[in-house]
Amino acid sequence: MGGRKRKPLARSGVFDPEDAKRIKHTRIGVWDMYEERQSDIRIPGSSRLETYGQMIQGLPYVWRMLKDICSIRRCWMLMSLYFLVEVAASLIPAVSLWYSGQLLHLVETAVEKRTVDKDVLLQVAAGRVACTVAERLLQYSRSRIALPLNMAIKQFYSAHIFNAMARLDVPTFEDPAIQRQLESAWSTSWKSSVAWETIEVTSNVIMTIIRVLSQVSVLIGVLRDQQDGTLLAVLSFSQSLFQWFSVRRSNFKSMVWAATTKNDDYVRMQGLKHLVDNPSHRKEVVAGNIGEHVTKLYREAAGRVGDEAGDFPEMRRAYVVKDRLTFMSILREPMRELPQIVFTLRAVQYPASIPISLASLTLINHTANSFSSSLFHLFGESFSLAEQFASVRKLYEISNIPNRIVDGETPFPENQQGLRNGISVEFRNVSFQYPGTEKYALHNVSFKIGAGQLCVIVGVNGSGKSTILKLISRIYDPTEGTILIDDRDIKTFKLADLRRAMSLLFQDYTYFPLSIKENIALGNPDLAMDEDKIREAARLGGALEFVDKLPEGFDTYLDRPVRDYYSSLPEGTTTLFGRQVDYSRVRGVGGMRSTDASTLSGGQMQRLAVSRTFMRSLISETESSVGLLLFDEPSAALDPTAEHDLFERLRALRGNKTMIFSSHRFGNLTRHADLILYMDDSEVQEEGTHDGLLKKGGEYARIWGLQAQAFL
Ligand SMILES: Nc1ncnc2c1ncn2[C@@H]1O[C@H](COP(=O)(O)OP(=O)(O)OP(=O)(O)O)[C@@H](O)[C@H]1O
Repeated sequence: MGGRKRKPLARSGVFDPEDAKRIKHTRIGVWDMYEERQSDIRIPGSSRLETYGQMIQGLPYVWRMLKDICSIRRCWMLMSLYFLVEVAASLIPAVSLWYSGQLLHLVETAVEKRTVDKDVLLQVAAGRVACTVAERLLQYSRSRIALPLNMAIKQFYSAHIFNAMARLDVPTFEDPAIQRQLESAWSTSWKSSVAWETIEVTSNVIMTIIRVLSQVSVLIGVLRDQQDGTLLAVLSFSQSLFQWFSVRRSNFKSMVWAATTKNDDYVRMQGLKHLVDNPSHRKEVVAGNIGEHVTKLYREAAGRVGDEAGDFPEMRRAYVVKDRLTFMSILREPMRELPQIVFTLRAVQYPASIPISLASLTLINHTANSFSSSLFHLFGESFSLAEQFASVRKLYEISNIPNRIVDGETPFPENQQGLRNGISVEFRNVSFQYPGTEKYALHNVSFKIGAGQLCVIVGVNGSGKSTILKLISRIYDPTEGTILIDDRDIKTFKLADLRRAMSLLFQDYTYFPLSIKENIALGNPDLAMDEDKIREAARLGGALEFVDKLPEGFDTYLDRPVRDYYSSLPEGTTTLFGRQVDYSRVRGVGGMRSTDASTLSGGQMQRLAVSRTFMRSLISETESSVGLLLFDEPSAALDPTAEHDLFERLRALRGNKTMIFSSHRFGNLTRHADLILYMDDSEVQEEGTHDGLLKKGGEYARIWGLQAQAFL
């Protein structure tokens, strides 16, 4: 069948494998497959209705897409050319059919008059040849136009999707439904372009209709006066309809399915395979001397599973092939022969008409074949068309996804100078649950940090320290209660202003897949081009020394996002294009990495993250537009000297700005703190200064005692 592979149409509702009425269960090897039964629960024609519904819903978006594409000058010209070529190409079969009709006419005259008009014969022959040449030329032009058009459209939409994704906040981005929506718009468009595919499919449908209509009208014209013409036409077309019907039935089975395996041995076998083929486990495998033991485990598991241990796609393919023999498919081939059989019987009846009927039969068969393939095409494409239209809708809808964190209207701060004296932060009865969880990460928390104060939040793992910092920066909003910034509800301020005025170093900081220079520079996009500032930030963060020692220095990519490709390199090749060849990806075409993130130590990575923070806020007190500095365990991976130096530099550069640390360690920092919040079980259990809390003799004092003792 022509056309593209069908993608499932997204439907509402839920898929419940336990629902035996709607779901069919099949065992395939070690797998349990659950398929949605289609025929018995569907109103006849409903899927078609759904398809048309989807198409109509998508139409305004497709129109917008066409307008967007045509607004790119180059695309407009290429598109017009593309459609011209397509229309010309779809008319060729009809023209060639017309020539065949002329040929038939010649034969007819020849039979009657026993002479052939040579000029007409030559003309017809030349016409037929011209048709095939034109077909080839048009095919070539189509591919030449399609490539640049596709690339231009893809480029345009990749920027559109990029922007749609870049603007989303954390709770929105983490929502599984949004993830799914993004993925369906993003993944397909990354590989090929939704917009381009839509143009292709739409034009395919239009062209198929033009092709069928033009061919049928030529055929009617040619066969109008032929004896048996109608009978042969009906037979040929009905067999192609039959074919279409039988294949359609077997091909379009349920697209809604899920599969799982409950075979523990099979699962263990896969785990063991990863254990031995993944380089990251090798150290442990060797040091633990477990090679022989895991081989034994693997053999035992494999023995129990037997030959059924195929992965799902492989087993399913085998299953689908087994299932293909249907009654319709057996009848399909004999049906093909039907016109010939009828024709032979007619020839026996009327021997005088043989040459004419023979020619008409060929003509009709030819058209019927092309008609039947067009029909297949049209059917497949009309489904694709609905899917494509739905994809275009999704493509545009992602730029309208509302963010969960609602923007405020008041500019912040009222005066830029005020920022230098810090920002005050107050929590009033704040409770918070992470989306989709029942447990409170913070429960009824209240405290006030004055402008310019240094606050340290301490407490055990999971007590809610990081969550406080995330709420202050409005990564999330509280479930209950209010947060005040400079005595006003945080929600009233413009988000962009608020985030510009704060700097947050996360505990689980990540590396952008960009160069070290950009990793630091993105701390402050306004200074991104200032190399001196970047070096200074790296120095303050304690990263300058080791970055300078890297072969590519600040231009080093920690994890190069684009791989180089190679194939069958001679064994002695260890470096290529100045980079190490990564033989861990030996299958097929391989990739190469440059300095990998894993070649830096945890402490070095943390120094880079701290450098980004310095870039953002602490390069110089006067230039900074930040009034609140939030640090979540900034020194967890640093050695004691580095930690000491870091805190010294932070304290020296912060001036009067408010600074909030979350930390496990009681020491350097807590002693200087204006306010210590001791957290336990999602609540602030104790608050005060170091001396005050020691005097109180509560949990803080007890843990301080424990840590101090360790050094005695
Ligand atoms: N993204 C999340 N989704 C769901 N629950 C979360 C998420 N992040 C944290 N939690 C939960 O919220 C609670 C508080 O976590 P939080 O990270 O604030 O603790 P913490 O005091 O900073 O811990 P640590 O000292 O280990 O960094 C924990 O129970 C944690 O499991």
